Amino acid sequence: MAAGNILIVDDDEDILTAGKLLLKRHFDRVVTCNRPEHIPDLLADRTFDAILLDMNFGPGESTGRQGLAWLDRIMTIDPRAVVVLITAHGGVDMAVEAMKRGATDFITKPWQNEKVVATLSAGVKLGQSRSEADTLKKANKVLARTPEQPIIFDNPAMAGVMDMVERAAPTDAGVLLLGENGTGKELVARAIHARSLRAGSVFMNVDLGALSESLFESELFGHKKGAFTDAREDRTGLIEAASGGTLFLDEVGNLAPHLQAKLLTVLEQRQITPVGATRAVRVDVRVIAATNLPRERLADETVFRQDLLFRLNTVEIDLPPLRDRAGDIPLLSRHYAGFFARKYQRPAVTVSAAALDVLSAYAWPGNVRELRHAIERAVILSSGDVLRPQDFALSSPSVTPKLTPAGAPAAPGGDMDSAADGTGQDGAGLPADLNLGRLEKTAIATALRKHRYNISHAAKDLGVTRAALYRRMEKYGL
Ligand SMILES: Nc1ncnc2c1ncn2[C@@H]1O[C@H](COP(=O)(O)OP(=O)(O)OP(=O)(O)O)[C@@H](O)[C@H]1O
Repeated sequence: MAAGNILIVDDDEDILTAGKLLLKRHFDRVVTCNRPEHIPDLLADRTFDAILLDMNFGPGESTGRQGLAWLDRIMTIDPRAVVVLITAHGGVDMAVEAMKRGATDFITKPWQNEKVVATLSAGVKLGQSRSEADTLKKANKVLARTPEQPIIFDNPAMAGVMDMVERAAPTDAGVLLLGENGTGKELVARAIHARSLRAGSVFMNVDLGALSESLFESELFGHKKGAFTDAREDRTGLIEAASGGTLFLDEVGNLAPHLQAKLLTVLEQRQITPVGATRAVRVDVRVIAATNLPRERLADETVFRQDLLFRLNTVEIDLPPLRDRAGDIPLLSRHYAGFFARKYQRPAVTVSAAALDVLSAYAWPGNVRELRHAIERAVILSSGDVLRPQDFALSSPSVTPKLTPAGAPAAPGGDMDSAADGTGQDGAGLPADLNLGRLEKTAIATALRKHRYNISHAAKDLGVTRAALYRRMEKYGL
């Protein structure tokens, strides 16, 4: 029996009964409908692999016009639909017209059983390949085509990390990446994908920390048109779009407990049901998850479901914070000085030994991301071809920035113009500089330092999503 979901639409009950008896022996599921007005509802409920549609409805009708009109309606609802028309009055002209309007094939009554089965089998295959192509197209749209970035390291713990990456990559095992913000978890996840058997397929990055609870299901599982007020068309979910490739679940530790349960069900059953759909869709994804939660917090059942943890962490890789691998700082600094010099079309830029000492002594609460930003800023602002200590405005990361009485943060690290009295405030305790752009930059820089570059916490404090914070950090070069 072939996998396939067939709909037969005809007002002749005898045809429906005969068709159902015949096709049931060949396909998974056969649904019959004697009133074409029900077609839109049936299509809203489920997807059919092929539709067998009569051309004439009602006594005495033989023009075929009704069939063509219903064909148009079906193609508007689902342009991928496979429609095979049936008519007792089939002429070549009608067949040509129907094919022009999107019909896949044409059979005449009285039909020959073998011909109906063969035509529908070919139709089902066509429908399935159209649907795969569509999933792929959607997946490719969300796929950010970024070339692989080098992972710079010298530290033995990082060498251990890379060894695990090489070993785990070619297997389909779930990988859990642990580490503070900015330690390189996403970079490592991409490296695993690039070395895996799925390298030619999509790497889908899903930031669970940026997904609101209300969007969780529709974003991850997709939805059918009409499932809720804003669902104006069918939408493929991120998990389905990742099928065949790697699904990177970032900030998995931030998921609320009931959403953890939903994620677990998907990972166990390897299928998702889009919101408003009646049929589950099988998905084939390799899951790599990441979190900045420390191991002890993850082991706490009240914070994270242990059954979900065991699904995710077949291989667990711990990325050390940059302060524990200070030996990597000179390498990373030189790498990024060269990278940004090229990006900003500057002659070769080197980092002086004194600057490397200062950079190596700093604690880098935002880890490699913060170091990368510091180098970028220094390359942009310095005029010479050697970066010196004064090109880096590093404050002690243990100092929590003071807030002004008005709630506006004081300028951090000397990278902002401050008012003449050095406090950044006027006599009335109000910030002297009211430029909105600069205030926003200052607030973001302050929040990042206050939360030691924990993006989720800083975003929460600032009242914006993680994605919005990343955009602004990019904008202000923070
Ligand atoms: N070893 C490394 N070599 C080169 N660049 C690195 C390295 N580690 C991290 N980076 C760079 O640092 C930045 C932050 O890395 P990444 O986004 O992978 O961190 P993360 O741990 O996923 O952060 P978050 O938890 O905030 O999502 C990126 O620009 C990345 O390219």
